[in-house]
Amino acid sequence: VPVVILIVGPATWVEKFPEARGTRQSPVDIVTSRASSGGSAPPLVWRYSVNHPRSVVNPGYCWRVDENGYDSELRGGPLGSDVYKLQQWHCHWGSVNGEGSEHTVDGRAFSGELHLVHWNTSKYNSFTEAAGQPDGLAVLGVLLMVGSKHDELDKVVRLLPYIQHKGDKVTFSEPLNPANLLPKRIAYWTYPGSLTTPPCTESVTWILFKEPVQVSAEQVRLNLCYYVNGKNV
Ligand SMILES: NS(=O)(=O)c1ccc(NC(=O)NCCO)cc1
Ligand SMILES: [Zn+2]
Repeated sequence: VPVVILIVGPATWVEKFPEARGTRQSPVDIVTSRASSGGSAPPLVWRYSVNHPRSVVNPGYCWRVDENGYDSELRGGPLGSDVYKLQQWHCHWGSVNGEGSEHTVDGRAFSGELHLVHWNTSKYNSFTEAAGQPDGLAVLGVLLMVGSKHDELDKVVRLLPYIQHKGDKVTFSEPLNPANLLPKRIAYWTYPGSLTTPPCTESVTWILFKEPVQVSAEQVRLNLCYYVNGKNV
């Protein structure tokens, strides 16, 4: 019986998205022994607005929270003198607990990974424009591990039952501070990379925090039952 191998994953992305063949593709495995210790980079500084309506969207993979253009700032660290603004944040989960993160650290995967996507407002006029530039985007990556319940993240997780199908969107105005999604210790690895999904554009300065953040097993399960490997189930 002829075996038909349907390749729909990253291996086929290069056909449609030539960027995926590039030299600064993400995600990567962080080999901690090869990371150079932080030079004299200035501190990374962020400020987010808390009391504004946000919408949780089901884009067909994972879930995404749109900041709807409200004000925010990310600057310093590897970002030079440019100021970046939070556009959206989203989560990547795996189908098997402990294998959901995109980045790995010394070959180890985590249960999930949160991405806070910012764009360079000092140089560009829109997210879409910035998304095509080598210094256009900065993404804060937060590794998620199973542990205690994450109260801030729960403000989104509890809404997932209402966006079970691709394109579903629910708006909420409960105050939420994206800064509360970040770990206590803000040590990070940084490298020039790309979007981790098509079009895989090489426009991302990655800033991956070293300290994982804990989410409860129930929160992972809720995410998994809605997004197994990015597919709603
Ligand atoms: N996972 S990731 O690298 O943070 C990422 C962020 C945004 C996108 N795409 C995106 O925002 N597209 C909207 C229009 O450009 C894809 C991947
Ligand atoms: Zn992502």
